[in-house]
Amino acid sequence: MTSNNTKRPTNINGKNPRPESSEQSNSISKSSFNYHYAIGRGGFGKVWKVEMKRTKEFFALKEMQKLRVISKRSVHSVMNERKILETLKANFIVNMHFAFQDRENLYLVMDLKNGGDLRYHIAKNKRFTEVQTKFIAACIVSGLQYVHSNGILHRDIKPENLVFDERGYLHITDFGIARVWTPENSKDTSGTPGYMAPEVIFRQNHGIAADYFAVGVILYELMMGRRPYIGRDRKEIRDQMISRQARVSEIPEGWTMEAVDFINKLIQRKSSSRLGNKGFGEISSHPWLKDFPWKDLSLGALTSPYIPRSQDNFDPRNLGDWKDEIDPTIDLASSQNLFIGYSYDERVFMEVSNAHHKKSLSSF
Ligand SMILES: Nc1ncnc2c1ncn2[C@@H]1O[C@H](COP(=O)(O)OP(=O)(O)OP(=O)(O)O)[C@@H](O)[C@H]1O
Repeated sequence: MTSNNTKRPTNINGKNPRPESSEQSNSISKSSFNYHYAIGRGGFGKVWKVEMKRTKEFFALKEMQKLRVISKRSVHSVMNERKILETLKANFIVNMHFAFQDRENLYLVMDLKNGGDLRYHIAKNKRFTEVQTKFIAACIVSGLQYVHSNGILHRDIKPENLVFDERGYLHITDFGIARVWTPENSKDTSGTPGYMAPEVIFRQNHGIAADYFAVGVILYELMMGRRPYIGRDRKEIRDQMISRQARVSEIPEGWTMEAVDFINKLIQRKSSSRLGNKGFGEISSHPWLKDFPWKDLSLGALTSPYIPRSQDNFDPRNLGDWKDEIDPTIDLASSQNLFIGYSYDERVFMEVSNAHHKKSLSSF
């Protein structure tokens, strides 16, 4: 590990979240890494487990094909993710270490979370116990508290974007449609049907309560084995939302009324009466979570009641390739200037990471 005495931030596993200073240069490229195997599949490319040759540290490398990014009109979204990740640094989110590009691809080098995403674990287990669900909820809301306290809305909280580390702590990833929150700019309808809050679906102004709605849907799913509003597409889900307020009506064995109340309050259709609308304080003082050991959680001192098995980071979904066609009219050579600014900048990263990490720890 590092040989100088400068104090660097550590993550909940006590590891340095950045690679060695000897690697600090603009020369980071694909050849700086040994590729192991694909651990995830995104809309523009795969996410790989890689090892930095020089330091032997493991990372997750998110590879995004430029042609695919342009084809899906997502240049803004990938630049946005890179920019936002550069400003965030905390325990319960997946931190970015480097960003670089070559002619064909954009790359994000991120913390490696080895335990698989929550979607994979829901498919495997169908339902979770209340104790497991409470720990999962605490990790997600801790991550969200940090993200929101930096003025950012995630806007795509869903099981695919929550990844376990090997100790069973959950981390938020995929900031592709995250936004700096302002009352005016929050009218677009980005998100994933099923997890999108009604105010997002109906193109109304939205704030942090939209992220907490998604948390409610996830907790409902962990408890009941299905989502509160189910439909084949956005329209069907929207129609259901118009016709009824979903609630947990039957309580599975071993669950408490406090848990049911917590979930019911998160999935409130009306954002002004939704739990979390006034911030994290409302969440942490609800009877279900009021005695939760937040400090120990932030220090990584708790044993998670759900620990992924070592093979859980191998998901056969990652083997397949994309079925959609890339627009053949796109000329990559003349599009290259779309990606100006997508490069690794050590100075910016250092300043941001230190300031933000200190802030995140002191807020727990
Ligand atoms: N840091 C990480 N460690 C481990 N696995 C990860 C990490 N980041 C992403 N993954 C895995 O890769 C998958 C795809 O990553 P991500 O959601 O960031 O891609 P995306 O292109 O933004 O996806 P989408 O098409 O859903 O927008 C995730 O669902 C998760 O399984």
